[in-house]
Amino acid sequence: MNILIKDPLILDFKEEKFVTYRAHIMIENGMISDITTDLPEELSGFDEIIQASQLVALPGLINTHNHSPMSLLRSFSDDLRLMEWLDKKMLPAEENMTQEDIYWGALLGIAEMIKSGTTAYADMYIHMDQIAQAVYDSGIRASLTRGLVFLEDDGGLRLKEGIDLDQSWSGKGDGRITTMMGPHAPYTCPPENLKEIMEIAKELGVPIHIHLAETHEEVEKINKKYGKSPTEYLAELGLFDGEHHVLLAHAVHLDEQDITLLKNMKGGIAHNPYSNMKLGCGIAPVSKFIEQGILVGLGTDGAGSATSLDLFKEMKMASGLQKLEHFDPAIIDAHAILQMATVNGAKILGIDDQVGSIEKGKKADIILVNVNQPHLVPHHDLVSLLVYSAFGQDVDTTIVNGKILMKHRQLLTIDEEKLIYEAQRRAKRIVEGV
Ligand SMILES: CSC[C@H]1O[C@@H](n2cnc3c(O)ncnc32)[C@H](O)[C@@H]1O
Ligand SMILES: [Zn+2]
Repeated sequence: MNILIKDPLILDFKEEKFVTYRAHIMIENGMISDITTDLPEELSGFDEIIQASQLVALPGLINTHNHSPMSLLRSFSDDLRLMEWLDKKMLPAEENMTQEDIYWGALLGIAEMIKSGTTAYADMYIHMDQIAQAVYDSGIRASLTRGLVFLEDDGGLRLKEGIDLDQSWSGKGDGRITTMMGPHAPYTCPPENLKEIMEIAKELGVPIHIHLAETHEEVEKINKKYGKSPTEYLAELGLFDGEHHVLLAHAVHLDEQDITLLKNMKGGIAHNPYSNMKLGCGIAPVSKFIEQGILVGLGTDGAGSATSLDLFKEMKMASGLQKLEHFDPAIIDAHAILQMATVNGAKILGIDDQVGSIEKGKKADIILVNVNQPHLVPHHDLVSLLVYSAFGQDVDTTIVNGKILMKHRQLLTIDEEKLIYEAQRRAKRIVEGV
């Protein structure tokens, strides 16, 4: 499919800053084939021409941490502490989910992400074949992880599922699907299991996706059990030696010494500001990470805690939390925040050779935002406008791998009416009795 995005204002990350310029974007076979101010005389070679002079084109946003089927648990259980919320509400509800529920829950999350400008995301959950199928069907890009909890012996079954996920799905969907290995968290993974997973991840050549230091309770628990912080626990196993590509979700409770341990890590941190606020977890030391050269991307976490999967919302929360924490509005600027939601996310997912910026030769993962609306006028500074004033609903068109997944706010690969019907009826059954 050949697409011409005609005359958008392009906002792209070049040489450590976002720059704005007007040009036409040409897409051929999934890739950006040219970015030019000279329109070819013959336009009949394009299957689709998007008139974009009133739109801003930017790299698709990248959600570095999600549990997509938890969209079925949105608004089911609020205002609880993380462990109570997880143990008494989320886990019992997850026990009630069938494989079909997982498919529809993932599709619900994916539909919301596409509609709010996310083109790639990282997912950690169970029944990953169903999620992979939803990713495949919808056209979104994803890095998929079977979450691994070792609180009881399952004879290696879950671990095998994690490996099988890679063997069955890596590279599928024209390369849109990649995988990671997913030890859930320090408090659910003893050292011997973590070591085995690290070896397997190395053999498979895939990153490791793990929750870290989300709550005070976790820090206390690990300290009591191992006499060290959760970060030290993982560091001593060699996770941050630069040999393993690692995606750390949350990283809220790290002191100066812990932060130093991450300095040589490969990969980065998925910062989930609204989930951390909503569950009362704390404020991640994001500006300190950045100061130390540690890569930070943005995630939502599942909609069960995040309430929505809108990365425009997360950009505002990430910015606001740092400004508040440091009593300093200059501690982090809009450029750094947009960088987190785009190019940093691509690096953390290990797909920055393909996506994360609008460049000739890269995969066409592009969103078009309608900035001609009262709340987005005037246009003094487009980066500020997108980070501080825009929301997911302002995304007009979403393109992934050169395929249009949403056009003028209409989903093209997902039947939205059927999705809402399925999600409503399944969600109701899942939470019954929990
Ligand atoms: C075993 S699959 C992943 C597992 O993680 C649970 N989960 C969802 N949100 C969080 C969170 O904020 N911290 C820790 N674990 C979380 C989810 O319910 C799945 O069971
Ligand atoms: Zn999570």
